[in-house]
Amino acid sequence: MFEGLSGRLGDVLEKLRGKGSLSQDDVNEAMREVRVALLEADVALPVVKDFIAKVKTRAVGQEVIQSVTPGQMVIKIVHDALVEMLAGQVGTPDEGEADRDRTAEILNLNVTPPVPILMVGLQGSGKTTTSAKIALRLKTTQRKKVLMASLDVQRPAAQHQLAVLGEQTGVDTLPIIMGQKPVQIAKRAMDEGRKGGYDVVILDTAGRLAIDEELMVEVAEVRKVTNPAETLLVTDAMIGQDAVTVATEFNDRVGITGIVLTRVDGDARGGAALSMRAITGRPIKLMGVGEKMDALEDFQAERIAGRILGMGDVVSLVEKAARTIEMDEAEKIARRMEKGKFDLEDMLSQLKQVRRMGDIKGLLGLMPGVAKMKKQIEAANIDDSLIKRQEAIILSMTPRERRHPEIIKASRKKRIAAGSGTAVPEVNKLLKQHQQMGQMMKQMKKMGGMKGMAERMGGLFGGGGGMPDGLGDMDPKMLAEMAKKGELPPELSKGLSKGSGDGALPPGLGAPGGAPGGGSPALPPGLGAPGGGGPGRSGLPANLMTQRPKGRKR
Ligand SMILES: Nc1nc2c(ncn2[C@@H]2O[C@H](COP(=O)(O)OP(=O)(O)OP(=O)(O)O)[C@@H](O)[C@H]2O)c(=O)[nH]1
Repeated sequence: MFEGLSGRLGDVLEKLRGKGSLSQDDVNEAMREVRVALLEADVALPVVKDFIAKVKTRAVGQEVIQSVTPGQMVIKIVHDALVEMLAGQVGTPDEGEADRDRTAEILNLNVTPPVPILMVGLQGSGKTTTSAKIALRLKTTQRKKVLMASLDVQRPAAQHQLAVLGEQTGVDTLPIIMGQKPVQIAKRAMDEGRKGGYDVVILDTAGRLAIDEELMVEVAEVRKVTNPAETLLVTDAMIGQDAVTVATEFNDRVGITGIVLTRVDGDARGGAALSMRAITGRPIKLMGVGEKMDALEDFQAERIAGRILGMGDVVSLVEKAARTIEMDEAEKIARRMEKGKFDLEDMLSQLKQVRRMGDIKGLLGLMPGVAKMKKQIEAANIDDSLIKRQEAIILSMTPRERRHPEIIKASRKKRIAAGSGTAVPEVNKLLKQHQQMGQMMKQMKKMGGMKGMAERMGGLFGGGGGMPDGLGDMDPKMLAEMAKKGELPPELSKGLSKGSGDGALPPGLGAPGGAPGGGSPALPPGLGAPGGGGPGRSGLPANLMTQRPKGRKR
């Protein structure tokens, strides 16, 4: 098995603990390990060299965020640079948009129909399957009328294969006329596309086991006569070091507009993606994640970056980094709380944290080995649209209103509702929640304040403010057991085991599950405690939970 980057960097960077910023020497040493990790993941050497040089400049002098170790800091820098490089112009979905259909942004369909899409690549890379997957997606999400044509005259079975996939997906395929050359088929497909009123024509070309002259000439010719809006290079994620030659040849000889990475469901480390992206400068647009027709996803740079660095690293990293931010935020609010303050600005900042959790949810969903935690996070029912509405309500208030909610009377409520596109009852509900939160905060203060708690939580989570490895796998029952045995800090156990629901967690640090019989701790709005089954007073999220856990009464 490959060793993850964090494992590699552990020893190297351990000695840097306590340092304020990363020096040239620290970075050089760390980058030697990064280099090996990238090479092991099959990233091509020239790409590795460029990447390292870029990251080195970025890392030297970087301040090491408090409560993150230098090792984590380096991984974060490397990870961010990898994601940036992999994502390129296609980018990643905006905050809270993980589920939005981005087909129209990913594929250029802005030419006079029928829009030609040319699929190229080596034999067996997944061209035919991907053609059908794309056709199905265009049909279902974009309501496009699609025609597929196989230009593979090398293997008669290939044309038949596409026809079968067409039937399966309900997408038309060009009737097969034996003896025609690829260019003739391509022209016929475009004619048929025009006559038949098709929006898109997908041209699936023949592949060879290795690149050869004949293949390149043939594909280049097809490209010339059809002038495709997209020429997609389909490559297997397992291609390894050949990625560079394949991508270079197809890009130089034919010209590609994007890359589709297939078999991402396999266990390849995915270094090929980085090589191809770097060498061609073309974006990786889509990825195949299985043999089924719907197993096609938008390219997710984070997922591939995670694999390149070694599975699991990024999960803990992102988690730790996010928690660090949340800790800082929580401490800031805690300081205000200590002065008896919790206004709507604070609530807004909590809502933002909850939305960040939503993003983490999406990211975690992609990582193997965190299945349990994924379930817990899913069970938390983070309802993005409701949180967004609540944010909109607060954002429609004047700064004075946010600081002094008590001045918000009827006419102001009407204005706020109109400004946020909501209704007065919703504004009322939010104000009530804010009040309840304030009360809960006061209770927490009695328990030693959030700052103290945040520190204790930091201790619990491995001293650095992050979750210790493995805690993500811990299920709510286990946490409850620990609470019973007194293995949790007193405040936390109290929140987990008592029925009163005293609220034990600082805002933004909602534990994934409350114990059976326990009340809902002070989770931020929108984050219900999925495991909590008891009659304890639910904090606030009642109206935000999209589904109530079984057996829980309103
Ligand atoms: N697991 C997995 N299998 C895939 C994926 N994409 C394609 N396949 C499988 O890979 C095999 C080859 O795919 P094809 O689509 O026939 O490949 P091709 O590039 O068209 O091959 P030629 O027509 O011979 O050039 C098929 O068994 C597909 O089901 C993927 O994303 N994941």
